[in-house]
Amino acid sequence: FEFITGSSFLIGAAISYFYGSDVVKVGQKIADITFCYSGVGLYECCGKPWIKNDIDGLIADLKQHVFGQHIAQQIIPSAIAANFYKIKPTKPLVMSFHGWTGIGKNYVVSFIAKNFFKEGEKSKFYHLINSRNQFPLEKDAFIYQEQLKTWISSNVSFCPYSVFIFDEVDRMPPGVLDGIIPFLDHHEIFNGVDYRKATFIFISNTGASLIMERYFELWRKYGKTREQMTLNDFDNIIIKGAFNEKGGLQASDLIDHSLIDHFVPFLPLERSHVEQCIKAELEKYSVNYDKDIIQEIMKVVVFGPKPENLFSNAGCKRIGRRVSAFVQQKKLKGSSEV
Ligand SMILES: Nc1ncnc2c1ncn2[C@@H]1O[C@H](COP(=O)(O)OP(=O)(O)OP(=O)(O)O)[C@@H](O)[C@H]1O
Repeated sequence: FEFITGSSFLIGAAISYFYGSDVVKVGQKIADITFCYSGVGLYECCGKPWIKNDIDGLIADLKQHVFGQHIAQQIIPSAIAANFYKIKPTKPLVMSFHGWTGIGKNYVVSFIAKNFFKEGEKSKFYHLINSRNQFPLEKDAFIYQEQLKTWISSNVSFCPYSVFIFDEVDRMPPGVLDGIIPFLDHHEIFNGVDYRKATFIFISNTGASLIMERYFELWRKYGKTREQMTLNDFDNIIIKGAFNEKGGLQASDLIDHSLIDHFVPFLPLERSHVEQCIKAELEKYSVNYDKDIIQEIMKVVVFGPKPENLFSNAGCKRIGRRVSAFVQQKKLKGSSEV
């Protein structure tokens, strides 16, 4: 691991004012450096043990907690491990997560943060950007582009292992991401900063309908089961969708220049997966449950498209709230079942 150097910290401190929440006071940074080098380990530093990249932990978490996403479970840990352990990666890791709402894209990211950083999502090297809020106006795309460049370069110079998550990229004005293309490309060092150990993840609903159409095609035409579907089955259609559908990746040079290493399809969730989500939520409350309780909660979950009604329209998104309401209701009634 490399530790923060004085010069990179100063550059970072000087220009990292763009995103208020990420501003770390200069005094704090000096303390960080002092304690990092002294090995006291009280403050988060860009090195061990703060950056842990626990790949086994990530694999175990995805297996235990994320239902119905076997493609994501296979590709994500290996992509992260490959970039992290390669002594000289040629470029930063860039992944793009695609799929319908409520099916685990952000959930998976939370496990990446948990296993990559000791501080998890609270790490100061972990940056979750909501594209809709951060880049609201199409007319300001060029300004955002410049601000994003400055901000990313200061953060990576501060910690080469920085992780950037761009949620709701489909709500970002097209062109904003083109400003960071040089950082994502094959450069050893660009303007004095080495981006090769950084990770960039773009999340969007782009391509969701195409993923579902392809799912039906693979199932009906080629007789594939869900588990037999692979990354290659979806690769081209997602790239096409991402390039053509409205949003930050639309007509983007990021795609044109093949800078996205993995387009990860998240598959729509079926009944059995929603049931697993319900069980997992009920277990959090340590309540006894049986089939009838699960079916009662399932009644409010809407499935589509017609005629098969195979997939949950909102995945597992509102299951947490539904289970909590159900448990409260049962408690109020003083039911002995719960
Ligand atoms: N595949 C899954 N396995 C287990 N739980 C899931 C899964 N998908 C979603 N959930 C549950 O639903 C919640 C919402 O999911 P998540 O935030 O990952 O949705 P998303 O795919 O990012 O959707 P959106 O595109 O709307 O942001 C999660 O916090 C988790 O509790």
